[in-house]
Amino acid sequence: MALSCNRQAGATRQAARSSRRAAAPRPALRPVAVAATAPARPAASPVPASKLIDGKSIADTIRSEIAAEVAAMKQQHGLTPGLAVVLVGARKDSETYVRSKKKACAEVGFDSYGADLPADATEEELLKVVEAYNADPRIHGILVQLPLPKHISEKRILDAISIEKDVDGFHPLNIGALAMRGRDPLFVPCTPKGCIELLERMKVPISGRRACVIGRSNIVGMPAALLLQRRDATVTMVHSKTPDAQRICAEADIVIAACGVAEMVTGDWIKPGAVVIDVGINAKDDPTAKKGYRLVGDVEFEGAAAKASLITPVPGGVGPMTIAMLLQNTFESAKRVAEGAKASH
Ligand SMILES: Nc1nc2c(c(=O)[nH]1)N[C@@H](CN(C=O)c1ccc(C(=O)N[C@@H](CCC(=O)O)C(=O)O)cc1)CN2
Repeated sequence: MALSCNRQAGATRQAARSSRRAAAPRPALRPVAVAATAPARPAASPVPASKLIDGKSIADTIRSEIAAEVAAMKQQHGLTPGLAVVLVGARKDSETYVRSKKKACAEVGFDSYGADLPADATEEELLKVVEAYNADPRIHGILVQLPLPKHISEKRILDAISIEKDVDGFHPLNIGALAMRGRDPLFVPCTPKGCIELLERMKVPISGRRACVIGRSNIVGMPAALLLQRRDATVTMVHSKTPDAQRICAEADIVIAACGVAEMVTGDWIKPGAVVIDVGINAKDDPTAKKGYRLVGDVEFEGAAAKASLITPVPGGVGPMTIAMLLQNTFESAKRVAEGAKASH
């Protein structure tokens, strides 16, 4: 096992990062083999820029805001936020995400800590790492990259993360609080939180609107529905067993697509003027692309964009927000510690 700490004293490299992106190997996440006869997306998309929700640029703005707050926190409290990122195995997509998270930490001035365990690491070994990070006061957030190898119980590992450091927001106590009126979780899962942040920064009204969430996963669909409900939307969740999901979706003002099926949501699912947030990331064979594939979402982009008033692209929509929200959660955690320490003096 390799344990490490990357200290990035002071310097913020936020500005330099905007145009650079980690060279992403072919993602192993939900790959789909789509017939090579499918038309390639034209070089210049016909979708007007005014319809696009530019998640990359919104995420960059949030990262700059966090970098400024970190600098102030260091000055006022002498405290540097610390995030521990745990990777088990060598999935190419997970390695890329973990690298991006550590790089993002450095750019906003966090310290990042890492544990890289081999794919055959035992559940007990992973639990020991989590417990060590739970007890380490330099660490304000712990993230275990998912998915885990099949022989490890995800439930057992996520339950072991201290709720005060659960910056992924996956602990049942955090999810439970999210589901209850009159309670607030310490952390909200990053991808659905990013979806809501996109809607709010684009000034999309949520209260009183009809929303449809496609997919019911613990990490996206279910918390996204809860977050919309907390903002007084009328929310319907549809999933693989929902008869007539398309008709239900076509009544929605806001659609969050997180079903994990490439380009399943076509223009027919979208009400004219609806706002469409696409959480999917799928590799689609494309012989005209340099890498032989391109990324597509769970939404068929051109068809849905023709109906939508606003839509997120893939890539460059929800994806970058996931990491921005992780930084935000980690900063909030460190701030709680700083303010708690002040209050106890
Ligand atoms: N512990 C966690 N594991 C996983 C999470 C999570 O939130 N916590 N989410 C996903 C993966 N993920 C972060 O871990 C993630 C996915 C996608 C992106 C992103 O920026 N995507 C880019 C495209 C990237 C590319 O070119 O390949 C985009 O959409 O523009 C960031 C983070 C599963 N595991």
